[in-house]
Amino acid sequence: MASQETQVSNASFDISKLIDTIDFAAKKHSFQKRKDPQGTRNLAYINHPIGVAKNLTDAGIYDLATIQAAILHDTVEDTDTSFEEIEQQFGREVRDIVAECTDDKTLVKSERKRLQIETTPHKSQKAKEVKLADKLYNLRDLQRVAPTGWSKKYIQEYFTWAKKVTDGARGTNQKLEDQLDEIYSNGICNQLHNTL
Ligand SMILES: Nc1nc2c(ncn2[C@@H]2O[C@H](COP(=O)(O)OP(=O)(O)O)[C@@H](OP(=O)(O)OP(=O)(O)O)[C@H]2O)c(=O)[nH]1
Repeated sequence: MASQETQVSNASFDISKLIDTIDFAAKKHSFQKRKDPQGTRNLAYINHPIGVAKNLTDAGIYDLATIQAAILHDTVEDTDTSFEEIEQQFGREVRDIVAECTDDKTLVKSERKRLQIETTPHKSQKAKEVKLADKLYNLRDLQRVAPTGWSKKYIQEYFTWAKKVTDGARGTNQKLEDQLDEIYSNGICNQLHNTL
């Protein structure tokens, strides 16, 4: 059994890594806003990755690399961050999970969407957890308010597509899947107010 001193030093190491990760992502996303009309009630974009990480811990997932990957999951897709930079700062495992959760923005949207459905079943357990937590956050955000310019038809399509993606990660985490199922079973009727 680890001594109390070792446990304290492991905890300090983990907390320090976590804070470094949040600090890194917050700086990278500092010029970005969400797509909703208020730019997420004037919160910074970093509230999205932090919210995804919170969905994981709320579901009982505390693995440090998974939490770090959740916090970093949009940095390469949406900012000037490279995979090399992530590996250098946070190690190979975190880089690999982030890579599994990153769309290739050089592809057209329809192809990116198709690939998410096709590739999700083949992702690692940790990447699937991040994907589920990310979609849960985005669907809950849609329940709150529609992003600027999203029509009812687009919201409906987003729900249908998100379900196909998360269906590919079934058997990953029951708590996350139950929360997603609750959203899917309620349908989109509650999400259609304030839309075009
Ligand atoms: N619901 C919601 N989503 C927002 C908001 N602001 C930004 N987004 C992002 O928009 C994405 C969906 O927008 P789309 O127009 O369908 O796709 P695109 O951004 O990839 O072009 C979501 O990512 P995703 O496609 O689900 O997944 P991923 O790209 O993060 O994997 C989500 O991260 C917001 O205010 N509300």
